[in-house]
Amino acid sequence: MHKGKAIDIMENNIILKVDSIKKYFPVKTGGFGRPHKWLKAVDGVSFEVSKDRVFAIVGESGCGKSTIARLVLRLLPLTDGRIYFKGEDVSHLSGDSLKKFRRSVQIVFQDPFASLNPRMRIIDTLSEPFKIHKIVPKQDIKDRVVSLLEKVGLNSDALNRYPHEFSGGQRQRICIARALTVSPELIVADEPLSALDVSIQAQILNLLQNIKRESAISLVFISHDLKVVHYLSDEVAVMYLGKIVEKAKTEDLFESPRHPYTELLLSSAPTIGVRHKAPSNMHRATDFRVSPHMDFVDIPSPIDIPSGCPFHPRCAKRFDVCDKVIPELKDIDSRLVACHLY
Ligand SMILES: Nc1ncnc2c1ncn2[C@@H]1O[C@H](COP(=O)(O)OP(=O)(O)OP(=O)(O)O)[C@@H](O)[C@H]1O
Repeated sequence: MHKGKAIDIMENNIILKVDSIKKYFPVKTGGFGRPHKWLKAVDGVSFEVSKDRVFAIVGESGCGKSTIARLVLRLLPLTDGRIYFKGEDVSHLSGDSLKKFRRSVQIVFQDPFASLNPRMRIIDTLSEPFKIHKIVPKQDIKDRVVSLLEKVGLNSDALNRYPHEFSGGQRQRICIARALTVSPELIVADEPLSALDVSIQAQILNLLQNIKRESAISLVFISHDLKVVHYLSDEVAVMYLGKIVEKAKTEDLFESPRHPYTELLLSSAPTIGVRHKAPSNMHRATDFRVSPHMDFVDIPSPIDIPSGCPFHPRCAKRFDVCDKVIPELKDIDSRLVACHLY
């Protein structure tokens, strides 16, 4: 670990710093002796998450959002780059240090059913982290589990039941309770609403908001639902084909998007709701999702990324340089934008 760097990070109240991370997956291209191609799922992404803040990552399907979540959690090895948590380089932790890191950073996945063991009662699922990390005396575990259930809007009736006995929203509450068992400082929520009925999404969103407020937890919130991002986050990174193309404070991004891709995303979500108030029309949330297939041009493959600016084949504002030179992420009006227009 670079000591000087660690001190900088702590002084700025930054809990997570992701520095130029890359994840390339090998793709078999044919018979013996043929070279591999690489699928560049994440290609040089950097961002910082401040303490007690919500950092959102938004973009169309396949742009690399979930891969970033898995890299941050150290569930996947990095191809390149560094990840710092509270100033410590956690990119290559193993053994006890990795175990300690995994107590501080938790993940909530998209599909609450797939992430709960169907054969374990809720009390066993929620007791397990206490036992693994030995954070609570054995005799106190049940009380702690009940208080966690209450925190997420359930109660002791849930203790002896199995995941299939709950609705999707209740299961996601249980997953959130499980993430909270170890009192994490950071939660990575990877599309936590998208498997839920739209009528339930606002409830889970409010729950996340309350937990964040009460427990001073930082959140990396991954979503393709712009309305939710607008409501919940403090800062947003817009991703396209493995790269951040714009990063800004949420209000700035929604008020005056700079990158043509951000404009396109926002124009496909024309009536963004008012902030600081739970969206009352969450049942219409699907109206605001980024369509995985915007209808004019297909998203290029991350195996064959277009030359120059990866967005140029879809960009209404492209000009001669755009298919030749990769734009760098530059500081424009207190936000970062990767576009030759600036
Ligand atoms: N283990 C893997 N092996 C090979 N390719 C992968 C692997 N995991 C992800 N990918 C590819 O990496 C790219 C980014 O995937 P990722 O799941 O991170 O995108 P995403 O933005 O989260 O999309 P979605 O919202 O659909 O989950 C995709 O092209 C995906 O097919």
